[in-house]
Amino acid sequence: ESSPESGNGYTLASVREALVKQEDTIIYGLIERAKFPSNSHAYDKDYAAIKGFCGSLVEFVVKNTEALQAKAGRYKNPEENPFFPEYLPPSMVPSYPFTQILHPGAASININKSIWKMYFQEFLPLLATSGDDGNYAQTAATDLSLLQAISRRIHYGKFVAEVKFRDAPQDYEPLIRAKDKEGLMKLLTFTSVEEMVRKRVEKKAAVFGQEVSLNGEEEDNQKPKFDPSLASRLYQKWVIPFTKEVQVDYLLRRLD
Ligand SMILES: O=C(O)C(=O)C[C@]1(C(=O)O)C=C[C@@H](O)C=C1
Repeated sequence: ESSPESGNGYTLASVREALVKQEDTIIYGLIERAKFPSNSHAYDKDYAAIKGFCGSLVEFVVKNTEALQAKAGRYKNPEENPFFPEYLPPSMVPSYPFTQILHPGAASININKSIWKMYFQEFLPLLATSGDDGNYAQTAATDLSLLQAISRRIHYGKFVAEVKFRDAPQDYEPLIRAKDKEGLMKLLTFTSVEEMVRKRVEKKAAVFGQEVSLNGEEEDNQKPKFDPSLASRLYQKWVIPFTKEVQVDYLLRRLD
């Protein structure tokens, strides 16, 4: 039951359930980041001028936070992928026997550089209203927890792909041997599931982002905490495509 070769209870339904729960974390993250204005100084290398550190304040916060979390064992969990793997100290805590269901090739898949670029260059300008309130460290902390949630969701594609492979190795193996990326992409795609995900995410964003008051009349006039359509846009344009990219990358290594 618990050998690395067995399914360890992972099924397509259970990995999809995990993805649904992670939607909540991403939406809470959006709400938290949207509380701050753009605070562009946090992303400006020249503004930060931190002694002995070359980079923006957000890079400073992320690198140092990841280093601390690495020491505390965060990246021992195969669901976690750091943004700056080259700066990480080893874990200092006793190791936990995480269920190993992934092929060892999974460890070399990390698309956080693309996620980072997408987040700061394309997504954040849509989410944050322009302005500066000086809360750069707090803003960077919300960026990091949102980035971690998005990254965890996208890299969970490794687990999704593993389950799909185990369910139908006869369908996947010829495509993997032929390195047929397009064929793999087609085989792992479920358009109706994607549509459901996008709709649910937008609905959750509308519900979680609602202002709550005790006077029923006021609620209708309250502005939401962020535009719910942004959540489904994030998923449609980036989260789902990146999750699929991870699945293809994983499958290509699956028979090594
Ligand atoms: O649920 C799946 O089968 C997944 O692979 C996840 C996901 C997604 O990212 O939400 C990606 C590809 C599928 O087309 C449907 C949904």
